Amino acid sequence: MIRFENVTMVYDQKSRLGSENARPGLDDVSIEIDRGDFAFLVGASGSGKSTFLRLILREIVATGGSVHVAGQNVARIPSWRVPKLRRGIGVVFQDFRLLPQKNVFENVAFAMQVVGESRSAIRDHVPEVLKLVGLEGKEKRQPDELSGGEQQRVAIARAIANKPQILLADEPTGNLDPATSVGIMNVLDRINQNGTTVLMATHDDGIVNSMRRRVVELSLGRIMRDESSGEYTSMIPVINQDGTRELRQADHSTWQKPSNRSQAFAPFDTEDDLP
Ligand SMILES: Nc1ncnc2c1ncn2[C@@H]1O[C@H](COP(=O)(O)OP(=O)(O)OP(=O)(O)O)[C@@H](O)[C@H]1O
Repeated sequence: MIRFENVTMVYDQKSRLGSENARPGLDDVSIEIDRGDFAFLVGASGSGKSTFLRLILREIVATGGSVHVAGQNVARIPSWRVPKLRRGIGVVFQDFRLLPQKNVFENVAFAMQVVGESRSAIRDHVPEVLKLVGLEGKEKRQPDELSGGEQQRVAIARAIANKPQILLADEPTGNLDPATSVGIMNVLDRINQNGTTVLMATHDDGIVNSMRRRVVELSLGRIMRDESSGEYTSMIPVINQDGTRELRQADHSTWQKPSNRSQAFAPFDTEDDLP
């Protein structure tokens, strides 16, 4: 469904080699996310998560390699057909981005209106989508009459109103408390079970660890880890003395202090911090 082949994204190609801006946002990334997958994209701030999502939406075009979405090389899609690509991809953000003057029903209906759906299709489908996200009975509320979790449910309903094959979620629980976040994850899980491929960028370790889904970890624009049923941090990145990097299982019962040939750089700073 989503395939990256040796994808590199250098934002400022003119900046001189070695300068901060010359570091690619993504660096030679190859990965495939299958139809129906649910995958978390994790990594420190600046590791490339948003760059990854923006490439899928063709908000930016890779400076190297190729990005394929539903079998299409997105760089080859003519600009007049990019809206069609995006119609097949729902997007949810941390800050909800609802239309404040429109009520819950209208916010979701609007997504269908802009792609030319008929009034009757909207009248039939919007209540179904609101039911799926758990917002029955709240159709007439304005966004400022909803809790944060409810606003995010509206945003999810809007994102899936046109039945996209892919749902991208960029820190969807970032503004929500843990209990509310669990409700949002249940909604995303339900959507995934209905066949939608879900890719979610997050810093929320509690959520990642409780879901036990695929975890793709980025560091400095590279894939450091790809586990089919992972945790937020089950591996410790280690730099060997010769400069090579490797990941070691963070099994605290068997974890050994790094040998004198290598040195752990995260998450433990000193020997005193070792488990
Ligand atoms: N528009 C841009 N122009 C120049 N550099 C950019 C731009 N967007 C991102 N970058 C750089 O690309 C790298 C990856 O950034 P990106 O926003 O993808 O990281 P992220 O993992 O999403 O971070 P966060 O968790 O803070 O959202 C960073 O070094 C960032 O400074």
